[in-house]
Amino acid sequence: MKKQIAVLRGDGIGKEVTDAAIAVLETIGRRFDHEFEWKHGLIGGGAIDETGQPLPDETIQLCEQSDAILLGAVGGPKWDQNPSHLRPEKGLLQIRKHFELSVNLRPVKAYQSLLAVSPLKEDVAKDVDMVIVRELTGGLYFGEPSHHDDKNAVDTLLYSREEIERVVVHAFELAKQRRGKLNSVDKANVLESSKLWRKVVEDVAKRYPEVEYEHTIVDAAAMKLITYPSTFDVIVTENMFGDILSDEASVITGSLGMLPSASLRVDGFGLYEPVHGSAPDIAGQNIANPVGAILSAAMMLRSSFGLFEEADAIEAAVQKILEAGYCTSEFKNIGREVLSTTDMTEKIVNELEG
Ligand SMILES: NC(=O)c1ccc[n+]([C@@H]2O[C@H](COP(=O)([O-])OP(=O)(O)OC[C@H]3O[C@@H](n4cnc5c(N)ncnc54)[C@H](O)[C@@H]3O)[C@@H](O)[C@H]2O)c1
Ligand SMILES: CC(C)[C@H](C(=O)O)[C@@H](O)C(=O)O
Ligand SMILES: [Mg+2]
Repeated sequence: MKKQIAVLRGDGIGKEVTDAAIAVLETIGRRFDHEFEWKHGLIGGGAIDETGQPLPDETIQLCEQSDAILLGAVGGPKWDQNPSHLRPEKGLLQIRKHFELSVNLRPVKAYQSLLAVSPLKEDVAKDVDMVIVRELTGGLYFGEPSHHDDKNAVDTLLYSREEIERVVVHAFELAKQRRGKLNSVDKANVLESSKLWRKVVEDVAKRYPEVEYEHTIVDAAAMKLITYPSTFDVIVTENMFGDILSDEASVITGSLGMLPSASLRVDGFGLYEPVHGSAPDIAGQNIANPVGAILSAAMMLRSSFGLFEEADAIEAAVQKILEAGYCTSEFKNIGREVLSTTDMTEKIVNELEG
């Protein structure tokens, strides 16, 4: 199989972890006889510096000509004071909207060998295996009006039935293939948009009698997520709640650096990126955890290209290396062997090569 992949490394550790994901995909290409052609483009702070735009037109064109998009992360203190249309994060929102990447899958899985660093008790964290399905192109992030002056500020939380239904159907389908449990998270006790959200979930649920579903209010969901996380299978929620809950859930695994994500259009075209940001505090030191980015590459193989065996091979290699006691620096207090980003990547690559 031959595929063209748009590579948007972005800023900070985005560059380092994307290189790790490419190294792993190159290995998969050799082992399974696939050819990946990499087309690099600019996004985020680096793009602002070079072109004056967080998402240049050339990057959009490059992505349109590609079979999938691999992204690192954007942002950093250098651009923090920029006006909102010149923030690196704007580029990320624009690419999500442009390609209609409305369904964001964020799997959260606890690895036995890293549980000692989870702030949760080992028996609470140990069986965690859930997917947070986050709506990605609506809600507060995109609603108009949206502006502020020195006295007033406004953001708009807007959802249409179609936008909600698209992501909710995806979540029910996923729950059906998994353990048949779905939690829809909203704030229907206060927000009008959540009232519509709940109605749509009720309507869609009628088509999935095999899925056991429940509504959870977001504040209680935040508590339950770390009190008994292993009871969750699939969580579906709107854009902002999903952003917050996924960073919270990462804590169960021991590090934000562990979580991958897939942002999908309904036809399967996708952008793949780790959940974390550009981590300016550790950027340029070759110490970032590449696992979230590497597992995002596995999600790309599975979701966009139907390469199941190849995706399984990456996930198995990551598991094996973690179980063998290797980790990156954020796990340094658990007596495991701490590796740099590139050495951790090399271990995973060697494991894949067999
Ligand atoms: N998808 C994205 O591009 C994305 C996501 C989140 C934040 N951001 C942006 O990134 C910048 C920094 O944001 P932040 O510091 O709030 O969030 P962050 O996710 O970059 O970092 C939060 C904390 O987690 C640690 N961390 C993150 N990824 C790690 C990894 N792979 N290995 C080890 N440790 C890791 C960081 O060192 C930091 O202490 C901001 O500009 C923000 O807007 C971008
Ligand atoms: C950088 C920011 C715009 C982004 C978001 O809020 O969606 C990030 O936090 C994420 O989770 O991908
Ligand atoms: Mg986030």
